[in-house]
Amino acid sequence: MSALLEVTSISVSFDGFKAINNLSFEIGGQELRAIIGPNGAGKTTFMDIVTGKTRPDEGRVRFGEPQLDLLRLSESQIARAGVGRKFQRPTVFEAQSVRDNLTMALSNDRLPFAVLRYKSSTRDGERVSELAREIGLSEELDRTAGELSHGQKQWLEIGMLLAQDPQLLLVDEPAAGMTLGEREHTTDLLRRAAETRAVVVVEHDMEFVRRLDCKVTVLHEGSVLAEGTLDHVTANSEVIDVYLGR
Ligand SMILES: Nc1ncnc2c1ncn2[C@@H]1O[C@H](COP(=O)(O)OP(=O)(O)OP(=O)(O)O)[C@@H](O)[C@H]1O
Repeated sequence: MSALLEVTSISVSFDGFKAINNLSFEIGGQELRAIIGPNGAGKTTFMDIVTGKTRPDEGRVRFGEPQLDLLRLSESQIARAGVGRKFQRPTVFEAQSVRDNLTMALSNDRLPFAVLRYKSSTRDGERVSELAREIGLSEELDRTAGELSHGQKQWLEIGMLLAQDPQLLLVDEPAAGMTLGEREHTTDLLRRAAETRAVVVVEHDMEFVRRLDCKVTVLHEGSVLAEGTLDHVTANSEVIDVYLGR
């Protein structure tokens, strides 16, 4: 089976410094993958390239079936093609209810004005209830998003991304600032989301990565240093040297 995302030999330099160095990476259609690596390893830059925020100097980024050349698409075209990205800090509409946030996210166009003009239907109502169940916020639908805990806001934002039904979801440090219980819930949520799509999680918290129980890619100096189960990569002496042993 061909990969959903195929990144081949990409490099990018900032002022002569190679943040991504001949990086190749593949992810399958229904796969959960964790990306770990020390500060400055290139994790954010990798996500910036996949989402079209940063253009590589060299290499190819192919996505979907039939394959799209993501390097020819703008950020919004890439989002519409099925790549969702969750940034570290939640960006929900704080003054709106959880229900309204999810309903607005069902609009295909997330540009602010399109979102405000969006009119919901009964089918949307069912989908919103389903999404709320998926993210564990069924009881909170009528609360304003601003009242939610940090963890609940993160789940709401994941729900808003799932509303768009992306084929690939990129998630940046979801566990940061969460309680243990919230982390466990987040692990379940991401694992479930990856049953029907690809989910790539960038995370520093090793306990969280362990709970994800998925293939791990270790980045270092803009390239893949090791790949495999968490036990496999954490037993690798190079990984210990550059990352875990510090
Ligand atoms: N726009 C930019 N201009 C200049 N340098 C940049 C830019 N973006 C990233 N870099 C540099 O590229 C390197 C890789 O950065 P990146 O943010 O991708 O690493 P990271 O693995 O996400 O790190 P962290 O775990 O700290 O978030 C770093 O040395 C960073 O300073």
